[in-house]
Amino acid sequence: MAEVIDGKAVAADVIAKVTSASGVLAASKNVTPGLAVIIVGEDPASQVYVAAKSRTAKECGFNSLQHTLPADVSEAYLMDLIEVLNLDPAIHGILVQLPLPGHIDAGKVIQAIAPEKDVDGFHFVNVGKLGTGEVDTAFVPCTPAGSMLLIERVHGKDLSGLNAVVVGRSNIVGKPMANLLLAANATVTVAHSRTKNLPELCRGADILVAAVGRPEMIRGEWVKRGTTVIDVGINRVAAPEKGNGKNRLIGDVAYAEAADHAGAITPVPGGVGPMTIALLMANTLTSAYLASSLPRPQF
Ligand SMILES: NC(=O)C1=CN([C@@H]2O[C@H](COP(=O)(O)OP(=O)(O)OC[C@H]3O[C@@H](n4cnc5c(N)ncnc54)[C@H](OP(=O)(O)O)[C@@H]3O)[C@@H](O)[C@H]2O)C=CC1
Ligand SMILES: Nc1nc(=O)c2c([nH]1)NC[C@@H]1CN(c3ccc(C(=O)N[C@@H](CCC(=O)O)C(=O)O)cc3)C=[N+]21
Repeated sequence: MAEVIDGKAVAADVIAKVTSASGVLAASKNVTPGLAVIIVGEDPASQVYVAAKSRTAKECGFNSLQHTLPADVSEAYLMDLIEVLNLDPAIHGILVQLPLPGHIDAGKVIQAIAPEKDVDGFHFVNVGKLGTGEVDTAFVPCTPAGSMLLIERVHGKDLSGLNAVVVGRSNIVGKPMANLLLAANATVTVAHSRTKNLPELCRGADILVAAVGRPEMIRGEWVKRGTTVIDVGINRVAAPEKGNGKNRLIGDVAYAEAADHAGAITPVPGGVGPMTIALLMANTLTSAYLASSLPRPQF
């Protein structure tokens, strides 16, 4: 049976380090990290994440500001708000919760965020730095960065000689994940909806990252013995056994089957999800350190 990678515990370690470094910043520079989260509309799942982000930010000793805008807010209003936050020295991190409603150009909004406050790591400047291997000066997207810390717990920082397969090629998970694995010397394959023979491809992986958004798509037989499985998927499915109208979260990996084969595996919930929030705090702290002319903290 696989070792279960406890994302909640690793996230708690990161949050403890962030909290202590945030105390140092307050004592030495009288600066409190400020995180602004913008949420448009009332999607219940987004509300849960955003609430968790605010709660954790407060736990870290940050100022957490939430801007909740109506679903029909104009793109121009959102752009103006970002400009105000870009210019506000008390704000070190700006996060616009995705997805945005269809009438708003999400790409345009993301590129309006000042790169040095782009704690999601979605701005072209940060994407470009990651893509060219300038990982040490970039903001790296929180979910892949958190997944890397979990992989590091199993394999260490150097993945030389290991085959990594990433299933999914989105800009927020799959592509940055592939770049981070490559930067750590893994041999990386990125699979997607047009990939042929996906089960066979996955069986070649020493590290298998699933970021697809399809509940339990990756089966036990796709997992070689001893593989490290990182399940990024968060799928809300009906759970009538818990009562009428109740939901539960499942990943993109058929957990019980895969755990039979894997060497180590992340659960859902309690795996990558908590790491995403922890790395958002780490990125916000980093931004506040850099704004205060202090060296970048390491996690
Ligand atoms: N734990 C966390 O903190 C986070 C979790 N998530 C979760 O991760 C998952 C992925 O998110 P995200 O990257 O945003 O999703 P996207 O929908 O943007 O991307 C999904 C990717 O999966 C690929 N794909 C879809 N169907 C198949 C298939 N049958 N076979 C192979 N590949 C397929 C798509 O391929 P193609 O490009 O060809 O269409 C695409 O590249 C979701 O469950 C999401 O909820 C996301 C962010 C954070
Ligand atoms: N600009 C932007 N940045 C994001 O980082 C971003 C986003 N938009 N939009 C949505 C996705 C999704 N996401 C998650 C964060 C935490 C959990 C998380 O904490 N999950 C818990 C469970 C939470 C629950 O019970 O619902 C867990 O897996 O254990 C999940 C998913 C961040 N995202």
